[in-house]
Amino acid sequence: MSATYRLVLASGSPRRVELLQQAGIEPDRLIPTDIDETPLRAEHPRSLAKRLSHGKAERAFARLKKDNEAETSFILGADTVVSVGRRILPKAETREDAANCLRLLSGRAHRVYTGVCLITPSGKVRQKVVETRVRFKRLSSEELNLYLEAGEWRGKAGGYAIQGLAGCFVVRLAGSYTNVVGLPLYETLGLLTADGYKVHQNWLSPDRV
Ligand SMILES: Cc1cn([C@H]2C[C@H](O)[C@@H](COP(=O)(O)OP(=O)(O)OP(=O)(O)O)O2)c(=O)[nH]c1=O
Repeated sequence: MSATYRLVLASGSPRRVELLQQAGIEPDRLIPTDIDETPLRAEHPRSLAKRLSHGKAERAFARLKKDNEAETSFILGADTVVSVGRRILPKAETREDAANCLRLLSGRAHRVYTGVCLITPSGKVRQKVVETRVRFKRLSSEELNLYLEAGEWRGKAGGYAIQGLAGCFVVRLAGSYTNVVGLPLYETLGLLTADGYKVHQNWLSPDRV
């Protein structure tokens, strides 16, 4: 079935592309979106991740409709939100943002939610929000300053990237690791498979890992 269907990722995130590639899936098209990611008043982080992943997929769907490609595409949108309690941490754009996030995360547990939204070729919307709990060690001021200097926090929810140096801060993780990086593979493949996309078609290609 999926031979005639395309997979469109409503994202500009290289991490999400790499995660799909890790699962043997090469997106046919990337449509980065620029939706407003500001949380609503008192919005729960889980609801925010759900709303934004839907918004990203919808935006890409509208674009594909214009190009007459919506009926041949599976569209995936995702959004990752980091929270401490109900407090939603920003996507760090400045060193100060990142410093504030990391001071909050130091020595504590936090939650990472990724919302995944799939729009099928027939226009059905399927959604999931996956939660991972992560505990960081207490960060010394030297560690914090070096991490900030290294710059890996830029554009990352909560001001860190677990797939990089911040992997050294993780004392405990409960749940999906790929969810923290930006796309929970088990659940995403579950959504795709349930709707008939053949996710395993490239697993035997000779140049894997
Ligand atoms: C917590 C964490 C987040 N991140 C990244 C994943 C996301 O790219 C980013 C969260 O921002 P998002 O708004 O989810 O995604 P994005 O703006 O980067 O990409 P797009 O909207 O185009 O899909 O933070 C990591 O790479 N590693 C981590 O450990």
